[in-house]
Amino acid sequence: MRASLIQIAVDPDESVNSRRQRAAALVREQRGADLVVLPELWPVGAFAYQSYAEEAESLDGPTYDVMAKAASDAGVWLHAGSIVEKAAGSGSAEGSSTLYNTSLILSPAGELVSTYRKIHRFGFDEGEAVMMGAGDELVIVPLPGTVAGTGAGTGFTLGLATCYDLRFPELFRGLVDAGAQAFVVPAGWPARRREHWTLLARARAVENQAYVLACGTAGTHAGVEQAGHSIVVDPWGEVLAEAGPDEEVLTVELDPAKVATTREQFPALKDRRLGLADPRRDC
Ligand SMILES: O=C(O)CCC(=O)C(=O)O
Repeated sequence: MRASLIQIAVDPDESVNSRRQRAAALVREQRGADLVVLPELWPVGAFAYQSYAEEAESLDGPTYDVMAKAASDAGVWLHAGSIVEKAAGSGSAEGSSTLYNTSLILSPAGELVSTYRKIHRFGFDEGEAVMMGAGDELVIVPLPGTVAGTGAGTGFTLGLATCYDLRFPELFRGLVDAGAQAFVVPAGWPARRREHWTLLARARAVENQAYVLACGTAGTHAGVEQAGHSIVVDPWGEVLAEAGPDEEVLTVELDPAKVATTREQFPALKDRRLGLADPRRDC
């Protein structure tokens, strides 16, 4: 199974619409891949808080529109990264829970098959943490060819998370319990904490014996230099591919059987002591 991660640059000198067109062209170039991934909030910029309200869109808004065509032209499953979602039927006041950081998953026919609202909002007392609502649903997406629970077959069950979520291992355990074999983590991770990004991506892979496909942005927006360094880690914790700091497309071959093999040969997940500390209780 081939996956391409598009580490697009998000800079203030490019308009949101122009970036959408450029991202679509990059998706179209990935024909032949099974799965293509874009990063977190790439249309507006994860740290461009002042533009969130203006660029907020509905699930069938301009980003979906452009990405649906690109996915169907390329014939790929597309994790289109995340958008600032303006939830239908709600008001637009800043500070209310009407905006969400929402990932869009599209089929090769361009249909929106799944969405994920980021559960852990970043920013402490500002930005996303106060301007957006928090998601409260774990989301998995079985790709075609997945054989549930076995790891056999030619596809994966994806578990979805976004950026800051990477710091919360209980979310990933919950996704594993729901059947995830590969985590897809779009991000807008800052360069100054790049070591955490790499370390946490590998940790989530090792502890859950799952692939991690973590796709960040390049560039600098709202004064925050982005880390880039998108990374793909296998279920044993080996780094299969890692990008540099600039715009880049990372393409890797993944073996769905490796999840099952790793879990069988080193069955640590079976040794959990859930009665003592059940990570599924709270995430
Ligand atoms: O946890 C971090 O260091 C970065 C998180 C972040 O930038 C985000 O979630 O947007």
